[in-house]
Amino acid sequence: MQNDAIAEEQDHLDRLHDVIRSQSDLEERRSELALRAFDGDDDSSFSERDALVAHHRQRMVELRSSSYGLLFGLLERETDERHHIGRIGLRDPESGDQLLLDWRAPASRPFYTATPLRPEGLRLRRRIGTAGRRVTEVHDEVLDTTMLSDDEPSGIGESGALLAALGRARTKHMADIVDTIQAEQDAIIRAPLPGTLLVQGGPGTGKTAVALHRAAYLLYEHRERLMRSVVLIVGPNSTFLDYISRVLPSLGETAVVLVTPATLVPGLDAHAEDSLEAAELKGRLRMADVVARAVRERQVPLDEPVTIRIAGDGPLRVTPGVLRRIKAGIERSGTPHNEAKLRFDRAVLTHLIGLEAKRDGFEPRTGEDADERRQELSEEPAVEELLDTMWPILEPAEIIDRLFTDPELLARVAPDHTEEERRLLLREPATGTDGTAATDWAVRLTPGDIALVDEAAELIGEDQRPELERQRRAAYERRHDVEYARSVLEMIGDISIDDEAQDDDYLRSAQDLADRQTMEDDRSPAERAASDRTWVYGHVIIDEAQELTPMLLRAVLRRGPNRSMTLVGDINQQSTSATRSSWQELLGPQLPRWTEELLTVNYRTPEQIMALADPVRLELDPDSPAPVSIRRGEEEPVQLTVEPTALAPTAVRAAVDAITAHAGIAGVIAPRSLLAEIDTLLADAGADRARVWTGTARESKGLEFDSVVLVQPAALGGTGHAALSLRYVALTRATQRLTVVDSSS
Ligand SMILES: Nc1ncnc2c1ncn2[C@@H]1O[C@H](COP(=O)(O)OP(=O)(O)OP(=O)(O)O)[C@@H](O)[C@H]1O
Repeated sequence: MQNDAIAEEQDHLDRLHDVIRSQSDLEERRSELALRAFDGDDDSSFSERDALVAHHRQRMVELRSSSYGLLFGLLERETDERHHIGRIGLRDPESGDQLLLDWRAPASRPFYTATPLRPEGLRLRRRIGTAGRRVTEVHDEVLDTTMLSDDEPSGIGESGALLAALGRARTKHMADIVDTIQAEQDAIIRAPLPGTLLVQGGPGTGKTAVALHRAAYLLYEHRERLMRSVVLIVGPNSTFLDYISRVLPSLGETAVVLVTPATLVPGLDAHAEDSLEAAELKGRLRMADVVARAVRERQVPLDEPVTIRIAGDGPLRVTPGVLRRIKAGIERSGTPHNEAKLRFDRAVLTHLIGLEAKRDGFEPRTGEDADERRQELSEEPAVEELLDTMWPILEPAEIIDRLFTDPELLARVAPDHTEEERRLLLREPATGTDGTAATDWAVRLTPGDIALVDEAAELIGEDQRPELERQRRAAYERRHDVEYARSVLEMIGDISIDDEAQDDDYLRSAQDLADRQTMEDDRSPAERAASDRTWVYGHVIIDEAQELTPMLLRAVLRRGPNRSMTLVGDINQQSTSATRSSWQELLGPQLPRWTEELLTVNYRTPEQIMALADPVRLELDPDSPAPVSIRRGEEEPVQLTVEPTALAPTAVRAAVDAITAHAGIAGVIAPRSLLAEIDTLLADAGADRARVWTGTARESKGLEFDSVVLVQPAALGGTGHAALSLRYVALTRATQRLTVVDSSS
């Protein structure tokens, strides 16, 4: 019977792979054809072409990346219909019959949610296990209510497929869970797009998995909209992004931008580190005022009148009052600093024209005459210097760097901070190798600076002059081209260019051409979004949301003004030094409304290891619900106490033993001060570094390992609540076994 079912599913899987192969070749050809079809004189727009090419390419990627674990389920409905469920949807190219239902389609939902008590129209649910292209097992569940009593277990929570998935050895990349999504997770994944959803869950409850599958689901369900507007995913650090990076393509999605707090602003990647205290101070909302003052400080820094001399003419005296009035006018208009540069310059130049007129006893110039004079004056070195000092073009990251390297500036713009706070915020200006001050502020930026850079960028805006200059040139060249075309056509004499309409047509097509060139941006929406700080995303997902500082939340909210967001996190795993003990305290001041969902089952950590972590949870928050481990491990945690000098050698031995005796990967989580020694000893022992990860508790956030070696749990960093929380994180990273190595003193 089982063998018949396996053979039957094998036939189906073979058929699916044939279809995938031919379909993906077809999509590739279609995308090439679409590219070529619009190459010629076709008047369809480029954006139409881009959309078509992107559509075919996306489908091709989807088809090619779905072949692993393509088929995993079958639903037999009471209506006698049978539907296979898999990673993507597929139809028979000839008959049009549905061969495979996408796991995200509404019709697939009962696969995850039907129970014997609520069978949702199902008669049978079959789980299909595969290895590569081979069907290895099938498991049928009969969902016929008439055959079951009331106390029959409901749900599919503890099915063999789930336990097999959880017991599998881990790799350095997270795997998707499309075949074993649980009902409580499914409800979150398929929640509606609008509004803010907050998912609280203890360690290992699948928050990250759910967040990523939700991204894939939303892109499926709202494809049109989100393929254009893109989904933003914010993760805690680059190791984490690397860990999850393969989940999305394997789900077939590419319209996603992944960032960390360090890379939120396009073009920047902050590598320097802040102390916990400095990070906390930088994260507070009052920094927004400090940044605003730091920007305003650069506008009209003038206390005394300034005298300008232009060769050959008498002096002109510009007073601070006049410049401040111009500044006040700009402030009232709300125009960002760099964008207001042209306006400021023009107002000052007009004032200078007035001063000249007064000095020379003439009427002030007006109209084109004034334009010409403004242009001349702006090229005078003395005037240029005045304009550049009074209203310099600003660079957001440079403003923030100066803020933390210039004590006097910081004292002026952060008067409400205490002296101690300012001391914590300041950093040494880095020096170059030759002892001179390094001018490259980029190397000094910390992740905590980036939200402040974003704040500054918002106030500063773009320097519009290069774009205006480009447009001016383009308009000139176009006029020149039209003139040239006109003279050529007149010379040939076979077209009457006196005909106004034709001239208009020519101009219109020249205009079209220019417009087309600007539209000829063949980057995908995700690539465009990734390079545009002001991009408005269709949906924003934040993982480890408990780590958001208020300033970071403010920067992220700018990217999702429609508040279509999913935040996942665990308030007990918050390791910032400013503990905000509830989501309300953390989000409330900036985000007034959200719907909260709770995840309760720990899919990662075996019961015995959770028992070791539980006292830490109780210390963190006795009222927080304990996540329930779904399984018991085969091994009890091991606790070793050694001399301080033996910490690193003992940890290395435990890690090497773990990867020798067991499949999968080991993680050594240790205080930063021990990591160099541990890495050296691992190298000496010839350990396979692809299978041993080392790092601090903070760096281990969101990651998991088959075996964890935890060194000195009381010294993992931070103080008070943050230290406890880091210990809780570290204790809950293992999927199979845990060794704790502590020192006797
Ligand atoms: N339904 C499921 N089927 C199979 N595996 C699952 C399921 N749900 C979660 N897992 C697995 O459990 C592990 C933990 O999931 P995940 O990392 O998403 O949890 P988390 O809540 O983000 O954890 P933490 O907050 O501790 O970092 C992962 O290996 C994930 O693949």
